[in-house]
Amino acid sequence: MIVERARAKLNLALHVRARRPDGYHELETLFAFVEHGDEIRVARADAPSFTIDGRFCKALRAEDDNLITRAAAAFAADIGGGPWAIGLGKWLPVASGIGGGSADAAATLRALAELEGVAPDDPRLFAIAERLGSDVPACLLGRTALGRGRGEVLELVAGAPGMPALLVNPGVAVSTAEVFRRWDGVDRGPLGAGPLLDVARAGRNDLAAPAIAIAPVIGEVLAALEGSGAALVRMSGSGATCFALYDDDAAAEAADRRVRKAGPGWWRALTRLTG
Ligand SMILES: C[C@@](CO)(OP(=O)(O)O)[C@H](O)COP(=O)(O)OP(=O)(O)OC[C@H]1O[C@@H](n2ccc(N)nc2=O)[C@H](O)[C@@H]1O
Ligand SMILES: Nc1ncnc2c1ncn2[C@@H]1O[C@H](COP(=O)(O)OP(=O)(O)O)[C@@H](O)[C@H]1O
Repeated sequence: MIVERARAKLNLALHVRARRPDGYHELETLFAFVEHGDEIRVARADAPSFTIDGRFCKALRAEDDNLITRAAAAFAADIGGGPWAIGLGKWLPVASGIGGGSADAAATLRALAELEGVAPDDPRLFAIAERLGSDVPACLLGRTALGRGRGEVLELVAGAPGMPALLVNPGVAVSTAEVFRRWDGVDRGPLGAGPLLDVARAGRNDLAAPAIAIAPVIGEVLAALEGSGAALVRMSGSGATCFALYDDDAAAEAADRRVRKAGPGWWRALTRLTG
């Protein structure tokens, strides 16, 4: 049995530059990852199976088209192997801007590569990831990186490993496609250059305004985090999850207590950035 962590993805900044003829948008984004995530378990089996458990499993049981089973089918077709028994521990909220499905698909590809003796940097894995979704290549790489294109053109940058991070989701699922559809079409310029946190602080998330128009509670989450002494507060991706980064554990723990009071029903995860 191979067990692989599907780490949550954050967009420390997300600049939308233009609409593309293919229906996607040209992005400049800073991808970072945290220790907390879903769990993927794979093992050889006589027949294929897929099981889901964990706090957010119910949101997916109804979904027959899971990014995990699509990743496994693509691996079998392009590389070979199987059948496999695959299990998902679903601990990240679904459709929430932190790459839950994308991270699961990427972790499935990594786990199957290890099980089947395929090198983790085999280019066929990235080719499959690109077909599965815009964020899957970044999640497969799993390192702090600048993303361009749809999000699949990646350039490694120095991260801030160990930095405390508080993730908060108010319990509303937001459609990525709908948020992009509502983007106002205004190119507010590129990301700056320099150290990660400086670039992130000087940056923005251009999807925040359209996401807040769809789910105003996102604004309440941001307000609760903004008063918490954070080094950076922002919505991640197309939302609804927001995050705050802290210079020390005491500030992060105090913020967690403050947010618990502001939104007793909100999902929270106190974790750390990885490299
Ligand atoms: C917004 C971001 C930021 O990292 O993340 P999430 O909010 O999903 O976490 C990503 O760009 C989401 O990537 P991903 O979730 O893989 O999107 P996909 O499945 O490829 O596309 C879902 C839909 O989002 C829109 N989309 C996605 C990416 C992009 N660069 N432009 C777009 O317009 C398209 O309408 C597309 O049909
Ligand atoms: N294993 C999975 N975990 C989460 N979402 C999944 C999964 N498989 C398919 N999906 C679908 O993919 C979308 C979320 O994928 P993702 O790109 O990770 O978005 P987000 O970053 O908003 O979670 C949702 O529409 C969800 O229904």
